[in-house]
Amino acid sequence: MAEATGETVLQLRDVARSYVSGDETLHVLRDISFSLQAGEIVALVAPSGTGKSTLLHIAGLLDRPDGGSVEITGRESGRLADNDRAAIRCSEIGFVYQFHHLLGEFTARENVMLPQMIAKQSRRAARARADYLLDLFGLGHRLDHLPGKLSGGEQQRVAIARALANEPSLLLADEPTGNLDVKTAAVVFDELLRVVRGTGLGALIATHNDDLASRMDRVVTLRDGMLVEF
Ligand SMILES: Nc1ncnc2c1ncn2[C@@H]1O[C@H](COP(=O)(O)OP(=O)(O)OP(=O)(O)O)[C@@H](O)[C@H]1O
Repeated sequence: MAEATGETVLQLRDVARSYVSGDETLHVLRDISFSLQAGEIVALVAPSGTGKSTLLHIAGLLDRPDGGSVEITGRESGRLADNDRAAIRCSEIGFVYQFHHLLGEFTARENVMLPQMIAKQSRRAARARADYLLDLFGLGHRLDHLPGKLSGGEQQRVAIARALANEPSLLLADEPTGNLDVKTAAVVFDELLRVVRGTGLGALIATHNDDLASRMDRVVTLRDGMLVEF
C-alpha cells in the first residue's frame, strides 16, 4: 500500500473515451489529465451524464480509453494484458459503487474476506483483516450477519470495508452514499473519510452532494469532456 508520502497513485494523461451508437459518436471524455497523490482525497462533482462513471471505470482499469494513458502507482496499464490489469485491480484498487453489490449468501465477514482469498491471502489473515476493518466501521457485532439482515448504511459500510480489504493504494468511489438517506449518508461518509485518511491511500470520490464534496481536499469537475479544478 502507498504511504502518505506524495507518491502518485493515479496518473491520467490525455485520456479520451467516446461511445458510438448508430451514426452518432458521443465524445464523453475528450482530454483528461489528472494526478492523484497518496493521502489525497479528491471529490469529482459534475452533472449527471457528463462522464463520471466512465472516468472512474477507466481509472479503475474496468474499461480502456480510446486514447491517452492510465498509470496506477507508476505502472502504465495500456499495454498490459487483461489478467495483468485484473491483478493490479485486485491488489492496488478498491472500488465502491452506489449500490453495495455484496454477495447475499455470504456473511459480512466473508464478503470482506473474499477479495483477500482471491489475492491468495491465508484464511486466517483474511479473517483477521476482515474483522479489523469491520470493527473500524463499528460493525464488530455484525460479522456473521448476511447482507439482507443489515441496514442500508451497514451494507454500504461492509462494501467500503471490502474495497479496503487488500490494502489498495487507490480508492475509487461512485456515489458511495448516494443510495442512503441524507442523515445516514453523512454519517457513513464521515466514517469513510476517517478510515481513508487513516490509511494514507489516494481516493477519487464522485458525488452529487456539495456538502460531502466540501469535506474533501480538492474538488474537480467535468466540463466539455475535460477535468478541471472547481
Ligand atoms: N456503454 C455506453 N454506450 C453508449 N453510451 C454510453 C455508454 N455508457 C455511458 N454512455 C453515455 O455516456 C455519457 C456519460 O455516462 P456516465 O455514466 O459516465 O455519466 P455520469 O456522469 O456517471 O452520470 P450519472 O451521474 O447520471 O451516473 C452519458 O450520456 C451516457 O448515456
